[in-house]
Amino acid sequence: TPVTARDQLEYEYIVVGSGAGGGPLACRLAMAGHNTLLIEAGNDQNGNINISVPGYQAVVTNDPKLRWDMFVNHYQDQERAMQDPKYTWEVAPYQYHVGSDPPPPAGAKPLGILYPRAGTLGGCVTHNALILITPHASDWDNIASITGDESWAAVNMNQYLDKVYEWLPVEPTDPTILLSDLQLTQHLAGGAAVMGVGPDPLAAVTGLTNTLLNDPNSRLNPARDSTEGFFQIPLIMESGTRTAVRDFIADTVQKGYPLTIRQNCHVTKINFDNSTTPQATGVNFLDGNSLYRASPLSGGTSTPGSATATKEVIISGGAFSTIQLLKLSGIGPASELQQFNISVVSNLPGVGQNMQDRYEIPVNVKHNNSFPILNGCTFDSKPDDACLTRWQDNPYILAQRGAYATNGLAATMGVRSNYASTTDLDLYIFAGPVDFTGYFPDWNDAAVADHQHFSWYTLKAHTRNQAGTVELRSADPLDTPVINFNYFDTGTTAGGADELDLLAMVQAVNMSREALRRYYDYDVLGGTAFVEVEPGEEVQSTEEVGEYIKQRAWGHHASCTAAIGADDDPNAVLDSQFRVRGVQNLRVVDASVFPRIPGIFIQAPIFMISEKAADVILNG
Ligand SMILES: Cc1cc2nc3c(=O)[nH]c(=O)nc-3n(C[C@H](O)[C@H](O)[C@H](O)COP(=O)(O)OP(=O)(O)OC[C@H]3O[C@@H](n4cnc5c(N)ncnc54)[C@H](O)[C@@H]3O)c2cc1C
Repeated sequence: TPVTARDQLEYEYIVVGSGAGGGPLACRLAMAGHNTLLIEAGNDQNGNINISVPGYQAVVTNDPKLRWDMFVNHYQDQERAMQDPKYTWEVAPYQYHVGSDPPPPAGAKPLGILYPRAGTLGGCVTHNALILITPHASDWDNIASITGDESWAAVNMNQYLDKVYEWLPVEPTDPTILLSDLQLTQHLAGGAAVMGVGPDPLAAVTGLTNTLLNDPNSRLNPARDSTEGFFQIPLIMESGTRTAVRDFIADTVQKGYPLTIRQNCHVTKINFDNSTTPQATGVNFLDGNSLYRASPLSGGTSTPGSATATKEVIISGGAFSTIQLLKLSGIGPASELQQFNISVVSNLPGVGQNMQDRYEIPVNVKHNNSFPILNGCTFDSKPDDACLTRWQDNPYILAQRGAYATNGLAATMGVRSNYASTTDLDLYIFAGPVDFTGYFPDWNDAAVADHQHFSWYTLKAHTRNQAGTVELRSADPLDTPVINFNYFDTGTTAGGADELDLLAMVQAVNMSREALRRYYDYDVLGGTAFVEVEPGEEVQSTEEVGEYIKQRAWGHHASCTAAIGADDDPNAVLDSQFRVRGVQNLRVVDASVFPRIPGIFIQAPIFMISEKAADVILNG
């Protein structure tokens, strides 16, 4: 376990936030011999079974010891927002009411849509769905072309993926675990059939075994970014146990590198020497457990303190918290800062603008019978959880660890929609035996309340909406910010952007339904019949499906709120070396830095920019 040092308050580098962006960077700085302080608002959950078991990927997002409940608006018009059955009200502190049927009790406070985040060592990587999909070359080439900095070209960025793989184990779910369940196999065969690789019904299990070894991250295929197919889902785990940024940090400390972890420490302000160009000199913080009000454990006492950095301060609090901290420290749109009596250090109108996310939507069905793969799984680590016992009793043989040695998502269609703006794939359509309709309080329990549901759910990549914002709610650093995504027609609409994204999603829903139809081509496997629950058979026309998507879509890859941009772009927050414009010795390294949301899943690109930032800081 990383040690907690409380006595030494001067370091060369201070990194705020230990997630996908901050964690690897802090390790690299320390491994290069620099005295580095990594400050984390949450704490290390080493030993908490929820962070280790891939099958608990939903359970862990609800664990009060690490969860931050952020609530966001998909639409600012609250009446429209409340049409989403996931809309949530607060009835008492951290007690929620979900949906308007039945209506919320009188006096309940409207909150919006839950956006799970983690305040813990390793950040959201410690509680996420473990999926690692590497970005597209166009993501990097675009940054090179915007900034003129060729070090961002995809050919150069490849080396940072190599660096990530030095510490990050990645493996797919063992196909034998999935294919032991013939009802699940039957669904996977249906999905494979849609992608033109459906197995022979009489040899479906062997046919699918090969298909499920198809790696979407393969670096052997030069046309990988545009190659459609039916793929396995690579997960950040080793022999069926989640292994990620937290472990890299712990290893770095254990090996004796000069990395100090200050956990249970919430940074409240970046300090500057203003004698010439403002220069970041360190941070103020509050020591205390779960101080941020997004944590259901908040409300405890705190002790103020500060630390200085002789070289640099690096902010890696994530797409929401980094913005809050920059603004509280005087970096952001002057007009907004003045409203809260915050002295302006650098007037940067782009801070908290340009927010982007994916759109996601399911087609859910309910079967007559349960999925055998989930027999005995209670998803609560109670003593009667037979699936946990199996996972614990077989630490070394992946195939024998059973349902919990997977995140529950079995395979994906990789598709380039008819509405894609480039040749890259822009749809992943996943499958799993869960009832997943997006995030709301206790969504983890609802997802597995019975074992009869199955979802094909879509993730739309390369979305065009850039209209999201993160704004201060107050000048209190422990308050959460106001987060508006401005979905679809309330966001970026130029050139029909919203319609194109929506039509791609409608195509995905149609493909999901096609996969469900093709399930019955494989009746020989004996899976039971099902009925569609969401969107429901009555929702058929493009308009009806589009309405369903606009009402219920969600995302979980918030990004791009402190974007890298060209020197002459007034909305650029960072230069191409992650430096905050208008000040010195301050960088941002996390999901905020991208000008456009990268790839299909976001953690791989964040790991890569973390490695790049380390290289830039250490080697210029
Ligand atoms: C439920 C869920 C599932 C996901 N699944 C996947 C997936 O399968 N694949 C994928 O690619 N992506 C996934 N993601 C997204 C991915 O995990 C995040 O986008 C990524 O971790 C963001 O990295 P980050 O460094 O920007 O921020 P984070 O990982 O959120 O790290 C920020 C850290 O900073 C700390 N912090 C913030 N403010 C302060 C402060 N003021 N003082 C001190 N510390 C502070 C926080 O406690 C946190 O630990 C998922 C996200 C969620 C919520």
